[in-house]
Amino acid sequence: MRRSFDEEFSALAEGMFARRPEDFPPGAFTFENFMWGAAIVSSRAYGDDEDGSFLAVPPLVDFLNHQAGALQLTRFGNGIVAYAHKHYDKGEEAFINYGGKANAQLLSQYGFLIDGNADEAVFLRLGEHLLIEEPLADQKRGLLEQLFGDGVDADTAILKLARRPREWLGLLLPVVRALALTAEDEVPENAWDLQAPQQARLEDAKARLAEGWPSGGISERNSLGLRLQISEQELLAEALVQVAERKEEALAMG
Ligand SMILES: C[S@@+](CC[C@H](N)C(=O)[O-])C[C@H]1O[C@@H](n2cnc3c(N)ncnc32)[C@H](O)[C@@H]1O
Repeated sequence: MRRSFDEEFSALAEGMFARRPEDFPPGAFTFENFMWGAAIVSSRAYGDDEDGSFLAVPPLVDFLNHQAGALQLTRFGNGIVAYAHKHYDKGEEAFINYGGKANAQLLSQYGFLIDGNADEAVFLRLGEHLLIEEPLADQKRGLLEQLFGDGVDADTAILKLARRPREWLGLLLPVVRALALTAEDEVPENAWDLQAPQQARLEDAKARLAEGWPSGGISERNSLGLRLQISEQELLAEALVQVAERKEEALAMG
């Protein structure tokens, strides 16, 4: 982050500031002041999408602190509305929600952390934590690009692993399976087919349970294990369907 601020400031200083010193006096347009401005924008500005388009620092609304469970700001036309998620007594501090951010994001953007943050997550970077290696590197890259969609570059993509497995299981498993491919005949035509073995395992667990305890040969402990496996597989299957639907929607929207 610091490096990107350094680079941005150098580009401005060598370009715009150097060309127009009468508009950008060197005494005011220092790196220190630039960093102050960047911190103000990062911690107080509100944008209406992930890219931070149409950023604004809305007066008064920027006094509101973050609390999990409060509501995020809503944009209506040219205005910004902060809705209360509960009744506030006179004098009580009102909160908004800065969005489901992990502690690393909260720390770098706002300078604070939340103990036991329900939105805590780790980020796995392709090319750093997960490597696309031979054999079949080109096929793996193609499958990953299909899984990530939206023109994401497979060599630099980032996977977010949040506390709620539903948010990532459906994508992480096929990605890891794609990276683990070793033989040409294992390469599926469609990357989403890499989820299929889960369905087979679910059917297998159900069949074994149907034959088993208490009448058949498996113990109560094994039966419990199978039940857990089934609910886990069902949860996963549900997550996979949701991810596939989202991908299809994104594709349909071009
Ligand atoms: C948009 S401003 C909120 C108003 C700010 N507290 C003020 O005094 O002007 C965001 C900043 O408030 C602080 N902040 C907001 N929510 C917080 C929280 N839950 N715990 C600690 N600091 C928080 C952080 O310093 C953050 O960068």
